[in-house]
Amino acid sequence: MASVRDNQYLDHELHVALLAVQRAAILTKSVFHNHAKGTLNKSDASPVTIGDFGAQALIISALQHNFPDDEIVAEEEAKDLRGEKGQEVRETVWNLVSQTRLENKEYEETLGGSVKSADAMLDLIDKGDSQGGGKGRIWAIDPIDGTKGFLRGGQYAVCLALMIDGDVKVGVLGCPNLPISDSEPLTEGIGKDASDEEGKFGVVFAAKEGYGAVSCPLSKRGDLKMDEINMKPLENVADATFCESVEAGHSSQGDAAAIAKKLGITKPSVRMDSQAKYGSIARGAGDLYLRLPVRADYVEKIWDHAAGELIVREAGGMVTDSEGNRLNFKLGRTLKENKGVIAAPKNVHGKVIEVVKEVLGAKQ
Ligand SMILES: Nc1ncnc2c1ncn2[C@@H]1O[C@H](COP(=O)(O)O)[C@@H](O)[C@H]1OP(=O)(O)O
Ligand SMILES: [Mg+2]
Ligand SMILES: [Mg+2]
Ligand SMILES: [Mg+2]
Repeated sequence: MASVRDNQYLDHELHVALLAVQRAAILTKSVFHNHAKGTLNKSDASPVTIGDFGAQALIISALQHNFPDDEIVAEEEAKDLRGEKGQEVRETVWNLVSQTRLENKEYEETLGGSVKSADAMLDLIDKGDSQGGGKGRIWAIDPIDGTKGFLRGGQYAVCLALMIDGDVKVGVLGCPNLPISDSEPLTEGIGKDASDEEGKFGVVFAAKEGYGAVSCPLSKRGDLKMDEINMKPLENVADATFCESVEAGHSSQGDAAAIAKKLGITKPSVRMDSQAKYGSIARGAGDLYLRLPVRADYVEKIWDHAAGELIVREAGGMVTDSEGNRLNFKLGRTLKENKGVIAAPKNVHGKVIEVVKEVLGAKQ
């Protein structure tokens, strides 16, 4: 199979995305270790931190420099950082954004270098307000996915995907708290080799449609030493390890347990925040990702799935909603046609969906 590294189609996009995610992950890691997180509550009561704002500003700055005509759908907005009320948080975020760079100067130049001013930073954050849809080039950004995990010291991911006419073509996930090595077992918390070592920390996963998936250690320089990753072969679904959200409010853990039992799965679930779940199964550290609706009225956001979905598919897996339909990224900022997410190796995906339908159907 052609690999992500030996084809020029969308290579610049993939390269910029990998560097932009690494730079943003340096910022989030520094917030994680050195700062009060500056947590605010959004109108839907979910948290946002200085790390979310800073990472979004840096990623959009890199995209605007390289692809000024592309649209961007990003999770956060700058409203709470503007005016007198926002001054304190704005200054903290600006400090972080103006100081964070890749150690490799050439890579930093590829990203367009520093943001010019605090005001420019706010405008960059607000450039992520595209309504999305099925036409043209649109980037989806979740600057910190799993903010609750980030605050708890668990897993989180810096997520970036490029969609063209509503199809995900490039996906990158930076997971600063996952083990660097693809052969480490599935982990809920910080991996034992995830700490700084020669400027390395955690892992970045990437995929380009049709060319496979790769992983590479995150590094302060932005180096890109990539290895191909693949889902682990799974002959018997009963032998699977499955992962699910830590937050019971995000995915029904009771339904997942009932589904696992019916599939004959005896290993306990691994609970992990964020799209680190997609990356982990894509590199064979686990087998299944079950995300089962808790509330009928919750609609998943495209930035919570675009990168991970492509990475799992390119590593040989299948990703659908709980009814077995592909995720539809063409409908705007949300996945309004899909409920839940089921990711599994291709050969067992049909069996898993059968059981998901039985268990969810029996509740109605
Ligand atoms: N009720 C919900 N059901 C499913 N996902 C949710 C719900 N509320 C928030 N989320 C989103 O789940 C994602 C984290 O998933 P996980 O628990 O698997 O790490 C976050 O992006 C979070 O969005 P938000 O960014 O608004 O907090
Ligand atoms: Mg998210
Ligand atoms: Mg987020
Ligand atoms: Mg959020």
